[in-house]
Amino acid sequence: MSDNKGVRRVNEDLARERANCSFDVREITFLLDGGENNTITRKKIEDFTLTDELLSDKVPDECLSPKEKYENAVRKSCLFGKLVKDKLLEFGGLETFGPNSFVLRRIADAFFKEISPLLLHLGMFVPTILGQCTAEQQSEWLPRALSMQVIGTYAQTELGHGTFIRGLETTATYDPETEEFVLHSPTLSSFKWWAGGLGKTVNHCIVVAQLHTKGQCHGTHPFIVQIRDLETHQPLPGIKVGEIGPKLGFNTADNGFLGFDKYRIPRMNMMMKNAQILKDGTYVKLDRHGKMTYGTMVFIRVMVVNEVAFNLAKAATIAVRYSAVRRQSEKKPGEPEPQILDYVTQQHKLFICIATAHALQLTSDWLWRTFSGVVTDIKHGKTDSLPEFHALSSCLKAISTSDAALLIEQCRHSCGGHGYMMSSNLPLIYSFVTATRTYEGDYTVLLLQTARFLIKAWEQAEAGKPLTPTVSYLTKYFKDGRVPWDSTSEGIVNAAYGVAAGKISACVKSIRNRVKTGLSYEDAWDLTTVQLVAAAEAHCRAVICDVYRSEAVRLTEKSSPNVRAVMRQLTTLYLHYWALERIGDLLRYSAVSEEDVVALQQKYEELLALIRPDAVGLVDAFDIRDEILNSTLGAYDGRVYERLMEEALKSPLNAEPVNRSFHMYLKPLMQGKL
Ligand SMILES: CCCCCCCCCC/C=C\CCCCC/C=C/C(=O)SCCNC(=O)CCNC(=O)[C@H](O)C(C)(C)COP(=O)(O)OP(=O)(O)OC[C@H]1O[C@@H](n2cnc3c(N)ncnc32)[C@H](O)[C@@H]1OP(=O)(O)O
Ligand SMILES: Cc1cc2nc3c(=O)[nH]c(=O)nc-3n(C[C@H](O)[C@H](O)[C@H](O)COP(=O)(O)OP(=O)(O)OC[C@H]3O[C@@H](n4cnc5c(N)ncnc54)[C@H](O)[C@@H]3O)c2cc1C
Repeated sequence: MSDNKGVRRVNEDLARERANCSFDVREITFLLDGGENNTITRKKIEDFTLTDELLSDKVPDECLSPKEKYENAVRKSCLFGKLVKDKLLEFGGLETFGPNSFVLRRIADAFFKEISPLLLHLGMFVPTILGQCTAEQQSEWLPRALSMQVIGTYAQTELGHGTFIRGLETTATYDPETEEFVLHSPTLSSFKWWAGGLGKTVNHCIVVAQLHTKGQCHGTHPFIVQIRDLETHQPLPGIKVGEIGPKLGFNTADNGFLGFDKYRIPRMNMMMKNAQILKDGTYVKLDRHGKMTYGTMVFIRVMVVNEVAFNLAKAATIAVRYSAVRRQSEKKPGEPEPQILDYVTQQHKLFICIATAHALQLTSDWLWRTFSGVVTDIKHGKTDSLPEFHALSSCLKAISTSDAALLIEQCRHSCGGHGYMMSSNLPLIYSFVTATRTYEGDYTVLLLQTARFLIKAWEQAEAGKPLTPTVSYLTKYFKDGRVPWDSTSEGIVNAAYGVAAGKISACVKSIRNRVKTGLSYEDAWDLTTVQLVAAAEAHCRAVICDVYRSEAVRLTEKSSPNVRAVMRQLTTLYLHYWALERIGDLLRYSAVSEEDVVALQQKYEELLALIRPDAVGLVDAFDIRDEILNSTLGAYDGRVYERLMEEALKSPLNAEPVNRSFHMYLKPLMQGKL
């Protein structure tokens, strides 16, 4: 399915793999895209966006200096931004920030090997305007933001605080005399730090600050703040802004710092959907739930699950195609060198990546639908579903990002030395995804948010009160005792819920025992956090296993038998993989026996063998174009060695036969003249 412009010879091994694939690749592509029509739309958008003229880079990005890299990223962002502005909105208007934003995001990878300096503009500035502004404010800011007249970012984190939002120090003090807010950074640690695009690119940003009025602090609220002149781009008086320096990844995102010296903004620049300041300084709270200003973070956590699923699909595509092309060692003396994909250990490294990409993609689609329901509820003034959704999106964000980062690194390992080349694109995919584990809520911190909800749910179950859907299993597993073992897929999912319930129960006991010794609840909680994180992880794994299994069954109801078979093999592989990974938990909380464990392992190895002939077809079905994959190892035609050499020759060090350092340093050293 991938586009192979200028039809070139396809590597023979890859061609054979494709010929032997048991199913129609397009059928799985349609499933993953959510239907044939979505695939057609996506391909149309990709066809008119991904033109050579827009994408060509004479020198590989990684060979540029930091400044040149940034400038190139801005150039491409403007081309990309213009495309979005002029054409792509035709494909769905504001809906572009719903499902179609995934297509936009996918295409963006062809423009930026790293990150667009405008990512935060589309990814957080615009969504925060949509989520936090009144209708009147939206009509002022949205058209300007969508037409890129104002370019913005989201500046919440400070040098001193990221996780603990209530600890932010930037102040916004209302002055009724002038009807303005005075923004101030009272300490070094109060400087905003990290916002993408802030360093050099944006002229506006959303600033989260402690709101003070009439001598009282009302906690953190978002404000829209102009920081640079629209004509000269100079920082405005009272603003200190700059870039934070090189990072593990995200190096074209010009993450920035920002400080305010009694900087004034109009009253109406407070985003007033959830709270208002009247002209006389009276504070009016409209948010009955209390955490509605955290809405953008929840939205991004939902988006991130899809984001990492896609990035894992990219890494799996690269590693599986490469493993079909690469031949190494010998299985039996004198035999030809096998494709490395024929090593069972290689299959063990890679097939779980394909299955996890499916699991996360289907879970992300389900999460998006659940989120849409919550948003509709909120529009009708109902916030009851928010605590459960916060708990769900927090743990799914934590586990999906962590799993994806580990598995992407595994894909890199599976490509040996060549996986270490920047031109393989695996290092950049990893550096991007590993950041997702931290930003928008650190892994541990978010799992502890879920744990809070789980402990409360347990207490509700104890009290015989009804439970919300994602924790309703607690009623079933409430009583002590081991969960019966059954090695069917449904049985493994039930056992996963049983493990989660067992772990939550153990946490409740630990906390209560500690409280009985005289500790405060907070101290007892703190001492139990290692178990609480493990319990939240177990809960989340059970949810992913459940959703993946049931969604895969639902989606393939009308599929051809071969597609249904391979999809079932993948879900079963995923469930067996996690049962084996968490075998200690199963031995503790379920009735699994030693013979069952042997059977699980045997079945897992059988599944590797069954999936092997379809592995290339399965990654082809992700249908990720070469321009988006950006990889010497993973291109559709499998011309791995040719591409590695072509890219090597582009290195600036190869532009001249002898580098001047020879005459300056090496020769004097060789001649004892240094
Ligand atoms: C170019 C192409 C464009 C294509 C289009 C766009 C595509 C977009 C794709 C996007 C993908 C990637 C891009 C992303 C780039 C992002 C870069 C990064 C940005 C950032 O990182 S922004 C900063 C994010 N910061 C955080 O996430 C901080 C984490 N901390 C917190 O969330 C909170 O402080 C906390 C939850 C840890 C604690 O909060 P606190 O106020 O102290 O509360 P508690 O006392 O702990 O709890 C009180 C009760 O409130 C409940 N609660 C907390 N949060 C929420 C919430 N969000 N919703 C509902 N309820 C919440 C909590 O559970 C407690 O309840 P309880 O008392 O237990 O009942
Ligand atoms: C690439 C990147 C881009 C970013 N972009 C933006 C942006 O555009 N805008 C923005 O506002 N921010 C941005 N951030 C900041 C990001 O949101 C924060 O870094 C993140 O929320 C984590 O907060 P922190 O850095 O304060 O970590 P800390 O909270 O200091 O975490 C350090 C360690 O302490 C632990 N810890 C902290 N609190 C607790 C607790 N209560 N219980 C147990 N353990 C705890 C954590 O688990 C972690 O191990 C970005 C970050 C990165 C890496």
